[in-house]
Amino acid sequence: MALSLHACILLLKEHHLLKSSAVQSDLDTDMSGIAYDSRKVSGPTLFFCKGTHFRPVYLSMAKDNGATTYVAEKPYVEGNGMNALIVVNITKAMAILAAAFYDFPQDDLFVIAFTGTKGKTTSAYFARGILEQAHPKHVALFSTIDTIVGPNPDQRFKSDLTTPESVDLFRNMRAAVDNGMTHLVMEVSSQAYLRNRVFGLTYDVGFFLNITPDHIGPNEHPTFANYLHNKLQLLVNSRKVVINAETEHFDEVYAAAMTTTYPDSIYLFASTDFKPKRDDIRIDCRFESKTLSTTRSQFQLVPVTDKAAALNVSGQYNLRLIGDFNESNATAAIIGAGLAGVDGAKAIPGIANVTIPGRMEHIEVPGHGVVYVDYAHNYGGMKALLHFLKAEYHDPRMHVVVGSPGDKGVSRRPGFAKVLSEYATTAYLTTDDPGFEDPAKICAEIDAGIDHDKVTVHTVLDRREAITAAITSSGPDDVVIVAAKGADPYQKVRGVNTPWPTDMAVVKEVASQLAAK
Ligand SMILES: CC(=O)N[C@H]1[C@@H](OP(=O)(O)OP(=O)(O)OC[C@H]2O[C@@H](n3ccc(=O)[nH]c3=O)[C@H](O)[C@@H]2O)O[C@H](CO)[C@@H](O)[C@@H]1O[C@H](C)C(=O)N[C@@H](C)C(=O)N[C@H](CCC(=O)O)C(=O)O
Ligand SMILES: Nc1ncnc2c1ncn2[C@@H]1O[C@H](COP(=O)(O)OP(=O)(O)OP(=O)(O)O)[C@@H](O)[C@H]1O
Repeated sequence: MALSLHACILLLKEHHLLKSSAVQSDLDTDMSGIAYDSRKVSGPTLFFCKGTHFRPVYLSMAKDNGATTYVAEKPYVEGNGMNALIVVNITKAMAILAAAFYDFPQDDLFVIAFTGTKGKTTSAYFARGILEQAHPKHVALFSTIDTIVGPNPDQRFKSDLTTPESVDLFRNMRAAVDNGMTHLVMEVSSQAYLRNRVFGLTYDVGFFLNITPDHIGPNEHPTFANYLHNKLQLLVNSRKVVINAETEHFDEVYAAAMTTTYPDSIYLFASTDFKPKRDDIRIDCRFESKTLSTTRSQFQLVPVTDKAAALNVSGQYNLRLIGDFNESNATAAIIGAGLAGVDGAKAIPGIANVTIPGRMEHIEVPGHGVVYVDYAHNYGGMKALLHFLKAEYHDPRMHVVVGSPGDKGVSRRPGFAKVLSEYATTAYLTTDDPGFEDPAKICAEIDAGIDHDKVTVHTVLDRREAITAAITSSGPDDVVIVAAKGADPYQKVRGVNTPWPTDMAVVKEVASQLAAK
């Protein structure tokens, strides 16, 4: 891969991003590398000076490692002798140049993108499960958990971010294309739009699943309005759009889709008993729960409009991943697969066995009830989870082990307090990715909002001890919920990913200790 200095200048001008340039070399000079991290520069590279913690010394390091051109929002003396491209917006410039450097790999992929406060990962795994049934070993995945760029085990790795920085995103897309992938299912976070990681990218199908307040705080979105605004960007960057008609803020979501998408390319879905608040919209696809239990979920997908019927995805679907909310996630994924040309005959077996690490994993602990490990990590997700378990286990005593991360998502703390007060018998407040904050202080903030007349609260900072205490003191008909961390194999503490065996591994250890007694 390579990009010439001349091409960079033309692209930046075309997008009205170039403020000025200082050219030191021949315009036809090619750059064979692209990087925003000086530690990853090797040879003639296009280097981006970006980030809250960017330091000019990184540019010196990049230059020492061979970078020939830098892109920045202002000139740096450390870049003297290099070509300088000074731009209006560094992250937009990075996305535009990264797509060109990797030769627009999105043009060779059918790209399905999910946004929503909850259900992105789940819907993405469901969609990939179906597409893989139709196109085995040809479906890439960019999710919060895994990144899959090819069919071989070494082409699958853990993700750092839900949606990576543009340079990484387009590099992964290029790898996917070169590895023979024809489809890509990806999650798009609101941060991705806020930080222009997907600037200029158009999806074949874009999904809006739902929105509830989350990711609002100093390092994320300043306000809910900003969070919503960024999420809506996915709709105006998709050729076809699928919307959960039951989402909060439907009017704004639908209006965003209608701004740029022809109505025939907008699909709305909802459960059978949902009644839209307005007369001018028609639901295209309904789903009706048939069997919903703690072991299986079966639902019927019913196309209502002609355009939905044309997708050929009507039928009865089984899920291993339980939870009523997962029927909604599955419906989205099935419509997406239909829009990619896959019919129900492939979708039914494709989705049936999908499981996701850290989502609704559960085991029975004899004498101590059932223990769930789930990634529910804000008010909306936790409410959906506890509501489902309360109904399925007939109003059991529920003991919840939960913590809230440091440095981000501060709105989760009062959210947890509220949902625990609504559903929990006992809360074990504990450590979950405290970052640079004191976990005791985070727990105290959650505790402050809990109604102590309804919930018994224990603060047990050691997560292993918290899980052990919750399971040990739980009765045979109780439910223990170890929430919010899913299958994370680490605790983020002061900038270090400290190994953590995963919640389910600890639950199993405790279960075997109890069995041995
Ligand atoms: C707030 C945010 O999104 N920050 C991301 C962003 O940071 P940044 O641009 O400010 O960069 P920085 O960390 O200040 O570092 C400065 C720059 O110096 C460079 N550097 C650094 C050291 C060095 O020796 N040489 C060098 O060149 C770095 O590569 C970087 O480009 O770019 C970094 C990569 O360069 C990301 O790791 C970082 O994500 C942080 C860790 C993060 O936690 N982000 C979260 C909020 C996030 O994006 N989450 C969403 C999911 C939200 C949801 O669930 O909806 C996601 O998509 O994952
Ligand atoms: N449609 C939904 N509505 C409400 N809650 C949901 C829904 N789907 C999943 N959840 C809950 O949210 C948790 C996280 O689900 P998932 O990982 O699919 O969401 P996500 O959007 O990828 O989350 P994040 O962006 O925070 O990583 C699940 O473990 C479940 O408890």
